[in-house]
Amino acid sequence: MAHKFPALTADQKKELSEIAQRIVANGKGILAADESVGTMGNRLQRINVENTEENRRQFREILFTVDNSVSQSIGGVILFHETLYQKDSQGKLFRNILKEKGIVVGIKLDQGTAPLAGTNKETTIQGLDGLSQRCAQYKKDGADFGKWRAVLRIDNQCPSALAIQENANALARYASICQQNGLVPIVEPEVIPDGDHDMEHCQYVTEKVLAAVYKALNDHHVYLEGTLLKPNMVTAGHACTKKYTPEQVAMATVTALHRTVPAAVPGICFLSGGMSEEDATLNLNAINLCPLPKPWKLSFSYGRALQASALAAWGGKAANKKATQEAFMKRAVANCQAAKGKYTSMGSSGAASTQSLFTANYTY
Ligand SMILES: O=P(O)(O)OC[C@@]1(O)O[C@H](CO)[C@@H](O)[C@@H]1O
Repeated sequence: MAHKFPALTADQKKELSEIAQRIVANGKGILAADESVGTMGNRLQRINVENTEENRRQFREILFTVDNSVSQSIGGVILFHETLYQKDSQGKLFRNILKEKGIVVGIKLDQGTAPLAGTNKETTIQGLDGLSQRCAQYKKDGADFGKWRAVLRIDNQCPSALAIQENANALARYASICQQNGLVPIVEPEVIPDGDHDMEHCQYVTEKVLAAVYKALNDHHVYLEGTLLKPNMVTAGHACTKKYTPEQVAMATVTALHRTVPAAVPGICFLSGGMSEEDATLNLNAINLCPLPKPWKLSFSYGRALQASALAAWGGKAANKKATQEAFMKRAVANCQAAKGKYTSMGSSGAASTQSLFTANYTY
């Protein structure tokens, strides 16, 4: 039965589904360079670089001015507000540099967590007030997709039914507002890896969270073909003593997705969640080789797992530009291969790529 009050016109739907498909075409994924000022401060602290606007700009200039061939691996880049309006040293807006490479520009839209009183330190996400106006402005300023990250944690009584419900509803409301303004919403319900739970428990929780998210998206009349999902992979908690192979992670992850994510969703771009660069690539490769039906593109939207060795190579020094770009390009190409199930590990490729990037209680 046709809906009496359609949320979107046929032209709006066409635009949204074309943007979503472009981002994940041919093994492409997303560079999540949308760290807030505080999160970027943590990254810079690890390499002893001061967290100034100019240092953040310089690192991002190096990433975005990498060789044009990066557009074979990276279909979209998520920016933080500050970065959307920053320029390279020649005075050219970053967003124009990316667009000229054929890369779709995205923007982080959520505004951080707020506590849910009466729960075991659970949170919801802020940023719905005024969101429509912000989306309209960002669309004018060149963004074609948005991102909203909700945080769910596994612990005693967590995630609670309230946290699951509240975050699913906020994600759906955000997604609806994005689509009304021509932005493809990246829907990110992250079950964070803090804790000592096993992989099976993570799978159970991930299924409950995703089922609630897709019910809410349907309730809010969100056009699934014009969305992308950014979930966690199903892994054991960081403090779990039992270890799992990439094939086990892949089977648990694809099983959870297969049970909960409609086939209309064009792409699922995983977050890296503190995995080492190499683990994030190996797991993505195994996911694409998993012998279960996979009706969606299975790709990446990595922050830490695309930038850790680049940051280490940079060290805050302009003279290290070439090495930084090489390190970034290496991970971009590796993850693109993994998104096609064609990655073969080169063995040890520098300490930074195998180092865990996990930070306890990581929120922003
Ligand atoms: O887990 P990762 O791959 O490092 O980052 C995933 C992510 O959603 O979380 C960060 C914090 O919001 C963002 O910068 C990024 O987009």
